[in-house]
Amino acid sequence: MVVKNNALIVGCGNMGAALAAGYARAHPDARVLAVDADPARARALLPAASPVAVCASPAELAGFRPDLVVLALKPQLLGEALAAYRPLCAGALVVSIAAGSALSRLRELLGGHRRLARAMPNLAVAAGAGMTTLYGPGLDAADAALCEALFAAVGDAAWVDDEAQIDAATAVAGSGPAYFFALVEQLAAAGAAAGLPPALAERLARRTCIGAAALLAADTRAAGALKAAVCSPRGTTEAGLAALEGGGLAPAVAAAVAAAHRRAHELAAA
Ligand SMILES: NC(=O)C1=CN([C@@H]2O[C@H](COP(=O)(O)OP(=O)(O)OC[C@H]3O[C@@H](n4cnc5c(N)ncnc54)[C@H](OP(=O)(O)O)[C@@H]3O)[C@@H](O)[C@H]2O)C=CC1
Ligand SMILES: O=C(O)[C@@H]1CCC=N1
Repeated sequence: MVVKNNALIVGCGNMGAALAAGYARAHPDARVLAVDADPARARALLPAASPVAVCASPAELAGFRPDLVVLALKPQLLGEALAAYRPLCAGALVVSIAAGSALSRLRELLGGHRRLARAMPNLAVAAGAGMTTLYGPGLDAADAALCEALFAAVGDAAWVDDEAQIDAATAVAGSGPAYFFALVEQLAAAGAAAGLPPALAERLARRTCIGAAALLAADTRAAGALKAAVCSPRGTTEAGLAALEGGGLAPAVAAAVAAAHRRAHELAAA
């Protein structure tokens, strides 16, 4: 028997489009459909040659029986939107990537559906370099494998067995790319302030961070050891790091993660 694992992506925005495209690439035999409030914008987010088809509402999906449903709507919309998807979810593994929304609430909104998992990926799935944390208590081996395959197609994935850790992972890895982009912005601005032409400062900041990320991917040493490898004794990097770390880097990062974590809890009630 050929297992096709047809998939439905609900909400084909930044995340839904990246997941739909990645899943379709990895499962060329599967039918992958997406529903989005704005199908034209959703199609524009998909790669030009992607086989993913986009509809405007679940009413257009009569007869489609997905094996996998990915909920990629804003958390605030789940309450009003999910009832319309109950029949489509009936025979499927349902995976929600919505920040904050607890499994118990999703189960209630889906009329007691049992085959449910939460996942917290990040925007790097769009470049095939995502990091996803998964939580799916009680999934059988086939459902766990399907869930993992969805995210392994667009990066790395790790399971947790405590749902609270999904909210912590949201604050670190889900939001994390934005913290990194903020650092690139600041490095570019500081470079311009130090006398570089702004376009060159931007290019230096961007390429330096891309290069540092490539080193993290290629070199198994801890980040601290890589940091030490850049520092010449009593050189420029030591001076720069002393100012960065003495100037509040650790408390700023801790505050960012704590604020995002708190917000995930607030979204649970949305
Ligand atoms: N962005 C990120 O980096 C990450 C996001 N997430 C989670 O992923 C989810 C989606 O986020 P993101 O992709 O950024 O959001 P987007 O707003 O880009 O995508 C959501 C899409 O769903 C559409 N939509 C709204 N209502 C419906 C409906 N009833 N049926 C079908 N589609 C609908 C929206 O249309 P419209 O805009 O017109 O309302 C929009 O195109 C969120 O729950 C978020 O918490 C998780 C990890 C990382
Ligand atoms: O900002 C958000 O709420 C979502 C979840 C993680 C990244 N983006």
